[in-house]
Amino acid sequence: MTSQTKIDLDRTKVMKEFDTKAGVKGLVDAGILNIPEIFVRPAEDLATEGLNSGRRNIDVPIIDLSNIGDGNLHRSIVNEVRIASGEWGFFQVINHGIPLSVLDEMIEGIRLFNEQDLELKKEMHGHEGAKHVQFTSFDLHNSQTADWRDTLTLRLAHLESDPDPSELPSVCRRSTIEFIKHMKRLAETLFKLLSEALGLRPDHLGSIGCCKGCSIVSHYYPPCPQPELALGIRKHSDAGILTLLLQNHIGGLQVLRDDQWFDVHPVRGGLVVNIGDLLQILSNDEFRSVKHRVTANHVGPRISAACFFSGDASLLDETFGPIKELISETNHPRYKELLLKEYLAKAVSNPLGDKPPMDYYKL
Ligand SMILES: O=C(O)CCC(=O)C(=O)O
Ligand SMILES: [Fe+2]
Repeated sequence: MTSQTKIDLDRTKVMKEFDTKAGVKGLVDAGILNIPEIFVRPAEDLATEGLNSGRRNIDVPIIDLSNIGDGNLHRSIVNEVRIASGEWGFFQVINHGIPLSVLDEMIEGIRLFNEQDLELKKEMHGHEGAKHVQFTSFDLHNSQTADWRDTLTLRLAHLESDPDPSELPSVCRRSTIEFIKHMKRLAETLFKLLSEALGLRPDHLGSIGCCKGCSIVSHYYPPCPQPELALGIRKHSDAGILTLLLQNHIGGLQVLRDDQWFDVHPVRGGLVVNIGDLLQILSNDEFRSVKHRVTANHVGPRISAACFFSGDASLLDETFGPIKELISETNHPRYKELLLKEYLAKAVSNPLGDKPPMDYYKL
């Protein structure tokens, strides 16, 4: 037996032992004091020395949307969106019009799902397949090191049909349906602002399908007994067009800027917005899709719900590339055209991988 085969076999054994379908939360409930080896990240993944060092006076921008549509104030919001999207790839929005109760109930629904009776939770557990709803300890079987979290995925985009509401876990069904409705509406507003920030007609991004389809990925990051050894979610960029993210009061989300990690401090009632790789491509690098991660934490649970916009089934055979109106003699296209179907297949086959699918299309 080669040593590589042995490592693979050992790993399979470790996975089987761990994978009781009780998730990372199951480990915490069992009272472990040392995290299993599969969660221990290589030292270079964990480096935090750069965290906000020397740059404490700058923060991920917070944009107040209350004055949208109001002349000069509107123009100043568009300008803030342009700067945040170009420099950070991340911003938070406040006064977006979504009732606090909708956000609180979404968080509470995720908590209830994860903290419900294990037997009920197990019914949702699965690693593969085209099911709309999946509950996993993320990427446990494909990647070298596992992340310290449990994830409930609602695949709502790119499928022939929407899931029947009865497929959603009953404890979070109503809150999730309500949340999705509001996220779609907010996305329409944001895509208008982002279009204007690119100097395009407000409906431009909407007209090419950016608001269509979204998948909801809910994360539950249990408290970790050795947070300095693990990550809640490894460093990655989001492959889609735009991500809207709701987070509870436990921090941990960090974004990379100039090789330093910056905390995205939770803001009560705020929502995090981040540019995905596809929007970086569409904007021909005017907007940046930025690497981010979530640290593990002694306290918890951290709960978040990410809403990924990446087009829907009707767009799978469409080509995407840098928007023609942005291309000029002095601004050449930096990406080849891509077929959405092929691009997404690359993203799905290597989620959170080191080589994002956009790299295949760089000119
Ligand atoms: O939980 C978070 O704050 C971030 C989640 C995230 O980055 C993702 O799902 O892509
Ligand atoms: Fe992400």
